[in-house]
Amino acid sequence: MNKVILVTGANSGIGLALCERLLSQDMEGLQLCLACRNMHRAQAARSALLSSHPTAQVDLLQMDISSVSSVICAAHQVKLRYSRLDYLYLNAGIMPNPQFDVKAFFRGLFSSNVITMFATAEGILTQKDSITSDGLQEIFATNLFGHFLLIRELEPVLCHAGHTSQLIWTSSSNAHRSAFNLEDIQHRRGNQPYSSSKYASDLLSLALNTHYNKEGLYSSVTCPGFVMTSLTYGILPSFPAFLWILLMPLFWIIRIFTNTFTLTPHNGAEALFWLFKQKPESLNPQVKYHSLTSGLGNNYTQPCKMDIDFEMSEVFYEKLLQLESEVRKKLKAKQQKSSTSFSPPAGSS
Ligand SMILES: NC(=O)C1=CN([C@@H]2O[C@H](COP(=O)(O)OP(=O)(O)OC[C@H]3O[C@@H](n4cnc5c(N)ncnc54)[C@H](OP(=O)(O)O)[C@@H]3O)[C@@H](O)[C@H]2O)C=CC1
Ligand SMILES: CC(C)=CCC[C@@H](C)[C@H]1CC[C@H]2C3=C(CC[C@]12C)[C@@]1(C)CCC(=O)[C@@H](C)[C@@H]1CC3
Repeated sequence: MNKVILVTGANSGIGLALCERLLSQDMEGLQLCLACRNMHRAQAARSALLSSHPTAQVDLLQMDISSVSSVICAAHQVKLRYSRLDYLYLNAGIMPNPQFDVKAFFRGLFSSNVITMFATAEGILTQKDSITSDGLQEIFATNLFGHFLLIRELEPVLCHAGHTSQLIWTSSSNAHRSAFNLEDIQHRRGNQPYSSSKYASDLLSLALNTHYNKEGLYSSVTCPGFVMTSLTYGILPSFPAFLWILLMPLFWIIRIFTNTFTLTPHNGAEALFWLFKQKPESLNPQVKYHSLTSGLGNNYTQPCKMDIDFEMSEVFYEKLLQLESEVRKKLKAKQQKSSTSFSPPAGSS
C-alpha cells in the first residue's frame, strides 16, 4: 500500500524541501499531496519535484488554511480522493508585518543571552496582525486554527483501527509561554502573535495525543531552526534577498556557536523527515524535535523538553472546540443566507 502524505505550505521553503527529501528516499511507495493556496505556485512546485523524480505521484490540493470554508472544502476533497492519510504535515505558516528591534538586537549581541537570542529571537521580534474574513486573527487562523479544523475534518481518514497516522507540526523555538494567554488564545491584544500561535501548536499537539492516541493518531512538534526562506526575508523588508545570501559566510560562523542556524530549507526539514521514519508510539509527546546543523554542516535531530503542561493543554483544547462550533455555526448561517438570497422569488417559473 502506498503511504499517503499531505503537506500544507508545500510550494516553498521547508515544506517543499521536505517533499523533495521524502521523494529522494522512497519515491515508489509514496503518494504526496501538496496543499497550497496558490495553484500557480503549487504547479511550479509539482513540476520541480517531478523534474528530479519523474515517476513520483504528486497531487495538488487547493486550500487556504486561514479560511474556514476553504479548509472544509479541501478536507472534503481529501476524503473523496484517499481512503487513508498516513502523514499530515501541518507546516503552512506566516509571520506578517514583522518589526525587528535593532536596538534590542545590538544590546543582545553584547549580553550573555546572545546564543538564546540567535536561537529563539526572544526580545527582538514583534508582529502586527490582521483579521480574516471569518473574523479570526490572521496569524492564529493560519498557523494554528485552520490546521486544527483540518485535523477535525480529516478524522475519518486519520483514525483507522489497527493502523497509525502521524501529525507533524512545524512549530518554532520562538514559541514562548510568556507570549501565550489562555484568556486571549488568538492573541488579539499582544504584539507577539507569531510566538503565541507557535506555543499554541505545542499545547495542541499535547492535547491531540491525549485525545487521539487510542485511535491510532499521534502528534509531534518540530522546530526547523533559523532557515532562509521568504518568511525570514520578510523580517528585514529593506534588505533584499541577495543581501541575505551575502551574509551567509557570517551565518556559517555563527553556526559554529549555535547549531540552530540550519539556514537551508533542506537542513531545516531534517526533524520533519526524521519523524517520518520513526514509530509514532516511540515518540515523547512532551518534547519538541529540533533540526540542527553542526559547524561542519552535519544535520541531526535533537529532542528538547517543552515548557508545557497537560492541564493547560486541556483547557486550550476545550477552548478550541468551542471556537470550532462557533465558526461552524457562523458558516452555516452565512451559507443559508446566501442560498436564500439566490433562490428564485416565490411564484416565478
Ligand atoms: N524559516 C524559519 O526560520 C522558520 C520557519 N518556521 C515555520 O516553518 C513553516 C514554513 O515556513 P517557511 O518554509 O520558512 O516559509 P515559506 O514562506 O517559504 O513557506 C510558508 C508556506 O506556507 C504557505 N502559506 C502561508 N499562508 C497560507 C495560507 N493561508 N494557506 C495556505 N498556505 C499558506 C505559503 O504559501 P504561499 O507561497 O502561497 O505564501 C508557503 O508555501 C512555517 O510554519 C514557519 O512558521 C519555524 C521556525 C523557523
Ligand atoms: C543581520 C544579522 C547579522 C543577523 C540577523 C539577525 C536576525 C534577523 C535573525 C537572528 C535570529 C533569527 C531568527 C529568526 C528570524 C531572523 C533572526 C531574528 C526566527 C524568528 C525566524 C522564525 C522562527 O520561527 C524562529 C525559530 C527564528 C529564530 C531565529
